[in-house]
Amino acid sequence: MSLRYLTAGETHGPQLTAIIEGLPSNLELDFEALNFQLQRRQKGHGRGRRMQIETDTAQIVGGVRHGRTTGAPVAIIVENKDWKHWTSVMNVEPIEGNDEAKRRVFRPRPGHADLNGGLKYNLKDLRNVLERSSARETAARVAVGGIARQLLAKFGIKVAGHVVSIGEVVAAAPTLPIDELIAVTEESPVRVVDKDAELKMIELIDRMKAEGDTIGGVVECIVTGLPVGLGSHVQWDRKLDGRIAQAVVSINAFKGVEVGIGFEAARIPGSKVHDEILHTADKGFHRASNRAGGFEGGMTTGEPIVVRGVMKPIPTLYKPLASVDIDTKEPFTAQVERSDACAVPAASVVMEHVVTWEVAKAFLEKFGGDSIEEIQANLDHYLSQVEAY
Ligand SMILES: Cc1cc2nc3c(=O)[nH]c(=O)nc-3n(C[C@H](O)[C@H](O)[C@H](O)COP(=O)(O)O)c2cc1C
Ligand SMILES: C=C(O[C@@H]1CC(C(=O)O)=C[C@@H](OP(=O)(O)O)[C@H]1O)C(=O)O
Repeated sequence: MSLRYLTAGETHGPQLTAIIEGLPSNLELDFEALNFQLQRRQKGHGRGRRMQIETDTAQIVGGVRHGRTTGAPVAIIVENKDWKHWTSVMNVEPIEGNDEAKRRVFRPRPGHADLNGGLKYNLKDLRNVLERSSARETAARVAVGGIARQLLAKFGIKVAGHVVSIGEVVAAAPTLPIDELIAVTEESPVRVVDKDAELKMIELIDRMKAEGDTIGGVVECIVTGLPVGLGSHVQWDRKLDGRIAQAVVSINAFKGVEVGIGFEAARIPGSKVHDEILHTADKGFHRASNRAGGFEGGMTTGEPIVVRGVMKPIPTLYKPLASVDIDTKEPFTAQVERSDACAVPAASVVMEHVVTWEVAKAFLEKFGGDSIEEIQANLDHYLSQVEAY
């Protein structure tokens, strides 16, 4: 059985829930490290007041005993501390005329899921769409990806993320080794290494917020320590770069993805795009460059995975755009909900975790075993086969 998960829960409901199936046994979990990842997702300049209410913590309520996985499904919950303020709103009956009491949403926000969700599910209170389409759900995805991260770390695979740009402000590309990149971006409120860009990004986010506007950006995720050959060229849905692209664009507000040099590859000749192949006794087969971002033929090359995701600006605007009242069909400005002005730094943490998940899934497909020990033996065998090739 391949690795899979589902999440459930509303942004202002009692909790988020995730169930992971297919994890091997004997994976020792570091709960502190898992919660650290959840807390990273809450940070970043531009977040709204909700993040001051929440202190995201993963409670593992199944599949783990004495700190180790047993091979059974792992169940995780993340409480919504804000729930206590919303209990009545979430429980009020939809009686006509009590819109105020139940904070009914009926003037859909352009850019959010409100209108499509209302039409599709025939819901006249768009809060029923908002509650689930909210990126609060990404806390559950970070919890799930956080466990995948610990699995990969056992085999020397590391994941980092950083912000490439916010609006027109582009940070200088980091040149640090992965451990330093992880450490340095942690200290930055916008998750960049470049201090000049950091200041400009903060200024831009503050200006957008003051103007009742929002701003998006580009984030990059890097994965190192990979063996060659995760994913496969033989079938469309086994191509790991394709799966990662789907995972990235599934993050709320993500509208594009690039692998390696990405769109730049359309502008320059092949001789400047492809990574020349080298072989030395100590490194075996490797590449002179990594413009492919770690993929050829849907398989890892053994070079780091480098993927970028594009996040559009947050849809909820404090100076709202034009919309239509779904009851009267009269023009009205969109409803305003408490909101972030920019969530690009936080979203970079989400991207790290959805990418981590896809890599872990491909890793287990290749080295699949029911326990960590069995996976290690499979990996060792494969690595010696590659070395002897
Ligand atoms: C970490 C994060 C925080 C977000 N915060 C908000 C927010 O405060 N307000 C908002 O309107 N959208 C926010 N979004 C974006 C919406 O969730 C997203 O635009 C919406 O679900 C519609 O989906 P789509 O943009 O992918 O089409 C956030 C997204 C992420 C990743
Ligand atoms: C709750 C989170 O993000 C939320 C994502 C979100 C949206 O519309 O996507 C809207 C806001 O919700 P609220 O109105 O409750 O403040 C964000 O705070 C989170 O990231 O944990």
